[in-house]
Amino acid sequence: MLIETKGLKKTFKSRGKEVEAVRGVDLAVKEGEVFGLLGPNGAGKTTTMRMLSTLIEPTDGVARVCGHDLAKNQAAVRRDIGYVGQEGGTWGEVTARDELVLQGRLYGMSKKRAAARAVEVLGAFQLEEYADRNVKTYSGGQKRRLDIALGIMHEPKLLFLDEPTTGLDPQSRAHMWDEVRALRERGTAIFLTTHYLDEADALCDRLAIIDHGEIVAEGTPLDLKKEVAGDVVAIGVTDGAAAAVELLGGKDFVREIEAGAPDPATGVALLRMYVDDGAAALPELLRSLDGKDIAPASIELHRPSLDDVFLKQTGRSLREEH
Ligand SMILES: Nc1ncnc2c1ncn2[C@@H]1O[C@H](COP(=O)(O)OP(=O)(O)OP(=O)(O)O)[C@@H](O)[C@H]1O
Repeated sequence: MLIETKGLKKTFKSRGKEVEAVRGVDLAVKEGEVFGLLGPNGAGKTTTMRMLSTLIEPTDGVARVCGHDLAKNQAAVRRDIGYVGQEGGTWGEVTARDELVLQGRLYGMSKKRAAARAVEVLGAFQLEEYADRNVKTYSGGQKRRLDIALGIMHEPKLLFLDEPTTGLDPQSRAHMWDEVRALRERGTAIFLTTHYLDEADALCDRLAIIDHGEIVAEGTPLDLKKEVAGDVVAIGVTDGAAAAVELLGGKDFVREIEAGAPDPATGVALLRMYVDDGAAALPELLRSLDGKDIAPASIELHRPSLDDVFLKQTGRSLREEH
């Protein structure tokens, strides 16, 4: 295992109040995998990552990172990991090549080795063209690529990426996903945080969903979605939500049904249900509603997504929060 944590906790004291940012997290990340921590703003993703990368000390709990005890051997952990924060570095009057060489030198490389390694990573991140240009002239996507290039300059076994694509345009975002996949191909394990459902789904071999400082689900994206099982049907109604829940919940092919609160703007309440076979269930659900004069305002049928997993575990939608 590259990362193993048991009961990892962080409580911040701010203005006399205690904030339990991370409340006892158990995680296991294997060699060579892309592991994601998915959760809404303020869930505790960054705090978890900062503890694992030695930037802040846990309040409680134990962890091993790249085989080293996090509390006892921080220097060894730092040597084996790369860390790319949300904001990236400072961007002054310096070229990408110089930044990279400096980073290499900080990790103890000779001048020659650092220069050679800089050429490698500039190539890997398609930055050769801009290598000798001032980084303050870079686009957002180019800067983000340089951030990551800096993070892997010393060939870490494990790279921490905090929200790697937040603020990027769709094209740069797609490039970043390719970059992450390419790093994994070369054997670097990646621990990333994201609040994007599609990113977690597309990039991660395994992921943990975190909410209010606690892990609420963990597994491969496929396994997590299988837990929700069946298809998801969401029918919006303006009147008769309670009667509809009783009526539809009584069907033997409806596994679970719940009614959301009515939308204040439209008055539409969403009835969400999990059914074995959505295409077969939908006509019968609509016939039953019609029989009671309940007219749907909207109808949606889909395969379970990571958002359904989050919704099932927390009662809230991750999508609604952004
Ligand atoms: N230094 C600090 N002092 C006090 N509270 C903090 C501190 N750092 C984080 N917190 C609080 O801890 C909680 C978790 O924050 P954290 O940054 O880990 O969340 P996150 O999941 O990374 O969210 P985001 O996606 O917004 O970065 C939040 O309530 C935050 O306000």
